[in-house]
Amino acid sequence: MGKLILVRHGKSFWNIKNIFTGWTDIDLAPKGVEEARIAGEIIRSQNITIDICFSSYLKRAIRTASIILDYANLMHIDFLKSWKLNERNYGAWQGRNKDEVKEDVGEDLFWAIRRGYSTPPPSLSTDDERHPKFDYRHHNLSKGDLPVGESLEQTKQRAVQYFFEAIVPELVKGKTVLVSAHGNSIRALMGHIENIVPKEYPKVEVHTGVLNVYEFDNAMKLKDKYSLTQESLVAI
Ligand SMILES: O=C(O)[C@@H](CO)OP(=O)(O)O
Repeated sequence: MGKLILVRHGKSFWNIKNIFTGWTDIDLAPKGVEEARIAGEIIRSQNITIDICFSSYLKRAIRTASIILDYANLMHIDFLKSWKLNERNYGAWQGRNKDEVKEDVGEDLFWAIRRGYSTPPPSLSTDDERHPKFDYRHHNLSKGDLPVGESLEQTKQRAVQYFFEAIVPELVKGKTVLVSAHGNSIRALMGHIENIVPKEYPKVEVHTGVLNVYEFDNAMKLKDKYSLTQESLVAI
C-alpha cells in the first residue's frame, strides 16, 4: 500500500479572525502561505515523492496543495478536486465570529455542534445567498446532495465515500497520496482510518499545515501514523 499524507490547509484570513468559514471560499493568510511553504520544503528535503494529490473545491486547500507541490518540485503530478473533501458546511454559522456564537447559544450547544459528532449547526434557508445552490462550482451536484448545515457525521459520510471511491484505489496501486483539505473533513477521515468512536471525536484537533502520514498493510489496516516536522528534518 502507498502512503497517505493528510494536510489541513494553512491558516486562512477567517481562521485568523476566528470566524466560522465552512463552504465560504476564503483564501490563505500570509501565515498560511508560510505554513504551506514549510510543508513543501519538508517533503522535498525528505525526498518524499508524492504521486497524486487531492483537494476540496475550496481555494484555501487548493492553494495549500499547490504551494506544497511547488516547493517539493512536484507541480507536474495529477491533481484531482472534489466537493466531498470540502470543509463541513457550517450552515447559518458561516461568516459569524466563533465567540459571539458561543455567547448566543451557550457553551454546551456550541461545543456539541462544533466538536460533537451528530449535532448539525442551524441550516441555511433556501433563499440565503450563502446557500450552495448559488455557487456555480457546485452546479453539477444533485439538489439532495447540497449540504445546508452538516454535522461531523454527515461530513464524514461524503468524505469517507470519496476516500473509498478515489483515494484508496491509488493507495492500492502503491502510490503516495497527498490530500489537502479542512479541519473537519480531515477529522472525519482520521476518525475513519483510526476507528475513532463518536464520543472521542472532540479530542481530535487537526492543526494547520501539519503533514500527517498514514501507512497501511496489504489489507488496508493501519500500520503506522506520524507527522513530518521540521524537527525530523533537522534530525535527518
Ligand atoms: O470555520 C470552520 O469552517 C472550521 C475550521 O476552521 O471551524 P471549526 O474549527 O470550529 O470546526
